[in-house]
Amino acid sequence: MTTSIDQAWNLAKARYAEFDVDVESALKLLDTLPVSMHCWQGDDVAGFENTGGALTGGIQATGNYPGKARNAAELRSDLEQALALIPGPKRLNLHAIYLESDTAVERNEIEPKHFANWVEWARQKGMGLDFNPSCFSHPLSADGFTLSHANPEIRKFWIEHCQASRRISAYFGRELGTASVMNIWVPDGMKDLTVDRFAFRERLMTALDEVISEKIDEKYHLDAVESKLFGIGAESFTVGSNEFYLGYATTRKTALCLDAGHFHPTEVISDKISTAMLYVQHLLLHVSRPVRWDSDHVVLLDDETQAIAHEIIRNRLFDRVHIGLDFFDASINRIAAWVIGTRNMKKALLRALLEPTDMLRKLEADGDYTARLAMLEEQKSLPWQAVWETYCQRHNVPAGSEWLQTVRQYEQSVLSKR
Ligand SMILES: C[C@H](O)[C@H](O)[C@@H](O)C(=O)CO
Ligand SMILES: [Mn+2]
Repeated sequence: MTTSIDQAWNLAKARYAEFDVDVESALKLLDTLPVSMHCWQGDDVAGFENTGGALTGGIQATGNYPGKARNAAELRSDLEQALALIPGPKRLNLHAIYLESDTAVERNEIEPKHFANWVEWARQKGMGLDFNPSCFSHPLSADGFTLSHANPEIRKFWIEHCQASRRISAYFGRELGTASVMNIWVPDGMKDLTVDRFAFRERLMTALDEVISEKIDEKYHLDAVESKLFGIGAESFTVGSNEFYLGYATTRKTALCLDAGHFHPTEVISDKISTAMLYVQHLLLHVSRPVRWDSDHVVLLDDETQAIAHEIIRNRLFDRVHIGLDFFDASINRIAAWVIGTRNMKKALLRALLEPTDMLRKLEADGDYTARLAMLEEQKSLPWQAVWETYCQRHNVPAGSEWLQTVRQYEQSVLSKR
């Protein structure tokens, strides 16, 4: 029986063919582009160290929607709900504070065994894992500094934490057969005017050099470094600024992480991709939505998300750009937040794959900017949604908003009882 989704798909296929766009090839490519979902949306970046400490480091998850995951088993169960509602390939991005252990483990003593359950779970799901040292929410980061700390003992602690994290990341890569991207973000910064900025940055540079000194095969592990403009309590000075890390990633040949919320309000990361890709081999994206500040709202299918996807697809950066998400909204159902944000990222990738880029490039090269603008606008209303619905159907996930029913049922039967 031909369904309305099939009918719409056939019409869409014919419509896109008029622009020389092959929708089957677009879907095939979409199936090679994993989006790395961040575990920390599921529990408001609390983690499972069970120290009862607050979230620090200048980031905040606001809201108190009921039902957040309280342990790794609950988080995995919640993730399974979300994964079942998102089509195509996914990865999971873990922070070090999501370890599992019966006894307290200091951050500089974390080991692969503390993440063995995650690896087994990911293996069963056929997913790759990514990783992050957690340089926040800890007594030794309480004064706002970690890798750039003036106290060599405290600096050493965080260097050891990052080194231990690299070994865990490489273990993920070896076990799962796909390189884990390990992102280093440190909150280091000052609330007020800072006199000796050079000293902090020099210490951060030297500490990072120590962190990455052990050679690890890129088959298993990639280092990435994430810049930031400011954080709460670090409004005047951030040690790891954009310029710091662009220089670091370029000279040390690490990946550079661009977080959509880590720049001035009118600055966009989509415009930074083509620059960074000239100088670094790999880019990690933290796709997020800053509302007036680095608020980490759920990703929308908005102009910037679309522009990010266009930059990846137009420039064929498939193997060099690693797409991660970074938002944490505690004011709505957390599983719905994952589903909305991840589906939107994938919709943006699909729309970019359906763009008649060759034609647009030619118009631009010919200097016909009128036609370029006209076509850029007209193609927005081509029937991409019919292609999306077929993609969802092929992956056995709900095509439209029906997914919300599943989330609601789980909320009633599981989340509301926590
Ligand atoms: C928890 C994340 O690692 C963190 O959000 C970091 O990536 C960041 O963006 C801090 O603002
Ligand atoms: Mn980030």
